[in-house]
Amino acid sequence: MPERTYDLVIHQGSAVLPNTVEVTDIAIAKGRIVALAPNLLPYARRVIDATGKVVLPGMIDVHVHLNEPGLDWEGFLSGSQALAAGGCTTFFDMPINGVPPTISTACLQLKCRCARRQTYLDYGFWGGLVPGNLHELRSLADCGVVGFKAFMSSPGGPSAEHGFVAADDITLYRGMLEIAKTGRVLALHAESEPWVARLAAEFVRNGRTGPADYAQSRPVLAEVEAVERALLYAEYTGCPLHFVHISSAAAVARIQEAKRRGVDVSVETCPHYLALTDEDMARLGPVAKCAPPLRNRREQADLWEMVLAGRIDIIASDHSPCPMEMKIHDNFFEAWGGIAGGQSSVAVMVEEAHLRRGMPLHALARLLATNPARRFGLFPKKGAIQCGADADLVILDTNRPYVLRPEHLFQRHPHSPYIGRRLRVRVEKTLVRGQVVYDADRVAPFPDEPAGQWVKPAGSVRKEPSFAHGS
Ligand SMILES: NC(=O)NC(NC(N)=O)C(=O)[O-]
Ligand SMILES: [Zn+2]
Ligand SMILES: [Zn+2]
Repeated sequence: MPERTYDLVIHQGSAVLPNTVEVTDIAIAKGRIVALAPNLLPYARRVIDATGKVVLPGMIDVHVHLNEPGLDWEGFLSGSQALAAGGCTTFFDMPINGVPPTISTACLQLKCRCARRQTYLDYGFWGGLVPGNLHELRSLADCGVVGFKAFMSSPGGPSAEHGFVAADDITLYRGMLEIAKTGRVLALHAESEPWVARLAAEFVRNGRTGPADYAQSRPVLAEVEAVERALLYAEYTGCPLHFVHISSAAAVARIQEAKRRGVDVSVETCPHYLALTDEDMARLGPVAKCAPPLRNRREQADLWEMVLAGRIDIIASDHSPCPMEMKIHDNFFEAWGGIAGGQSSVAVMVEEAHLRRGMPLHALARLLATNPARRFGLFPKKGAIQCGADADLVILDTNRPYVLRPEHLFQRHPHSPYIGRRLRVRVEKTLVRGQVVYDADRVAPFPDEPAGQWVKPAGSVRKEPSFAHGS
């Protein structure tokens, strides 16, 4: 064996590098990428042949709800298996829907105990900002939460009785002042509570409880109003902001203007706003219910323009699962609001953005991996295929079309709005720090022992040019 040897070589895949796609060998040693060059096979202890396949940096999904401890709605084991099978290599678990929610260091400790040795992927945790927990924020930051999450509209769900309710304006403002001191980011569910609560109450009172009524009860205006209010507070407090699951181009435009004013803000949207519309929600029913709701074709086209123009920073799944029965309601307002599509983000986005709309793969990789890593302090350790980075990779086969079926899903409750969808992008293998954590072609697709690690932001989140001054 020559003196220079690699633990593993991913051979001859189309590797999606930071600014280009190149057919090359990827050499891995001790969990990290150590060489990108042709003809590295002679130095390999093990080889994965990726000829004809695409090799992306693994998705860093910054927005998932695995709902542990306390609920059987998902869990770290099934949730991380589903995300691994979907080409994700790191995820951030949201503070809401678990019982108790992550609004104190004691709750964070419980969360960590659940995740340890149960999680196939690397993971981070969001802390929560809620009325009455401002005194917890500093210690949560010191414990290594990636940032904080607050709702401007009522989140509902089981966490409400454990303190996770919407942040009123004063809580939001004072919370931003505290969070600004920690150097972390505040992520916001931006919908105006006065608007959505009043319209929902009116529609339900008038017996208007179908999918279209639900969509009309959460108009784009409710999102834009909340975004503008939060941006105003961010300008006053200097708190870095991240808007989660933005559904409208109008909101993106406001965020873009704020970036140009120097506000440190990033914006996320989800595959479901780009691949599905309100017509799909009417056809599929509550399995496609989320908040903000799926929008109409015009709104979706405008949002795509924002994505393709580089105005969106991050794509995240907002995987928000629940037992099947919570998605079966005649009254749309009573069904659980959350789409459980975490296993389909990479396949849907490569299909829709790259194969259908021609978005370069390296630009898409920025949305799925590089920008999340940069925004939350994991770059350059994670987020790109480059020497020195963790070998967090996903190998895609784009030549074996299939129709997604429930039996393909590894999440605990196999409902998803993508079931029945024809896809050309299949996740073949997912690697975390050079270890195969998912292999589609093996009878047992996951290794015996989950070995995911808790990842914490390196210091505080720096103000990245691409987030602060418009990109
Ligand atoms: N409690 C939730 O999981 N809510 C989530 N559900 C959605 N988006 O429909 C969210 O992110 O707001
Ligand atoms: Zn939300
Ligand atoms: Zn969410």
